[in-house]
Amino acid sequence: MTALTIKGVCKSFGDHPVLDGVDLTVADGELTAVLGASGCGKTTLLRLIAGFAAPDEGTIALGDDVVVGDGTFVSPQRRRVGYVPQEGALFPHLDVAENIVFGLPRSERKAHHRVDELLELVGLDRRVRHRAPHQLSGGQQQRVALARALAPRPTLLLLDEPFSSLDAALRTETREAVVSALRAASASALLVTHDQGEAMSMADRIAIMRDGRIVQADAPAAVYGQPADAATARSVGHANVLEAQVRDGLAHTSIGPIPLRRLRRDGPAQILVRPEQVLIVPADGTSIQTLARVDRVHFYGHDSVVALTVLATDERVLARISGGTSPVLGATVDLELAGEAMNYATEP
Ligand SMILES: Nc1ncnc2c1ncn2[C@@H]1O[C@H](COP(=O)(O)OP(=O)(O)OP(=O)(O)O)[C@@H](O)[C@H]1O
Repeated sequence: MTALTIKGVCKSFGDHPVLDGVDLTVADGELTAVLGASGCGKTTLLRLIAGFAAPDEGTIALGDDVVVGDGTFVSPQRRRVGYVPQEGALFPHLDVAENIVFGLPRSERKAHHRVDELLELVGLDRRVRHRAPHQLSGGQQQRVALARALAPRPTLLLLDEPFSSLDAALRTETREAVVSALRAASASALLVTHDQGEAMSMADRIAIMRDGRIVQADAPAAVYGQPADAATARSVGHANVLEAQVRDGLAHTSIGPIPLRRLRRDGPAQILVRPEQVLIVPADGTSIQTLARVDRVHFYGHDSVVALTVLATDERVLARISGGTSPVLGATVDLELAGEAMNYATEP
């Protein structure tokens, strides 16, 4: 069963098309992340699903029920969709428990065990139940917002960049709490974000949104390893797109040959090599070498990304190295390629 099915959804504001034929499904019990640059239409898509606006074309179904399209428009209150916005979602004059039960039918609002159950689900101590929102940290507030959205057991939960206002440490902790809560509740959810790390680490599936369309929807590892095109490759991590000549199943690049993941006819191509596939080896002068100059080292603690220039061609490449040892700036090193590359038609 699918929790959400979107087909051919278009939406323009004046003569500015924002969504241009969006197709997307969310499977039952799965978390799908829509990843796209700021302004690409992610919030607009969520608003259409929630029923806060209507598409110009296309259909949206929740479970088996078409909620918009084919002459139907189901009002937001009747869609059984939960919404967790960026921040400031809680009612400031209500305490935590009152916020959580807000969306429940009046007869269920007195059910204290449901509040305790939801607090536990989102990893909050039940002693916070009588606190006001301003007495909670940003991460705790977002967990309460999630508990409130889950309370009526929605068919689908919509999460609109819910961690963007949190600092780095709190963001990681809150993401983990949200993923566990969604799993424990077997909830189906759609998260929109422009943060590739967030999408990769949290989601069962990632849908890449660009130019008003979903260009690829796949498991995070598939989007990272086999992106549909070079732009998608760049949207989910550092990417080297190298010019190559394809011959006998190998791509011959300025750093040497590398096997291709999907074979194409011989000739010019652009290939994708991730920085962790570019190996830096000492330039010892004993074998065939690809000499490169170390231009910059971006230190991330657990690893570093090294920016290099291939001396023979001036091509710029990135290499990822683990641990604390970094090559010296300006040093000449030798490069090798490991694994397999994706290849694309040469862009004009
Ligand atoms: N009600 C509206 N009227 C006119 N233009 C709008 C309206 N809502 C959104 N837009 C425009 O549609 C485009 C997409 O906006 P949207 O908020 O959906 O993008 P987004 O991907 O969610 O961006 P962000 O990540 O910055 O929140 C933007 O150019 C925006 O200015």
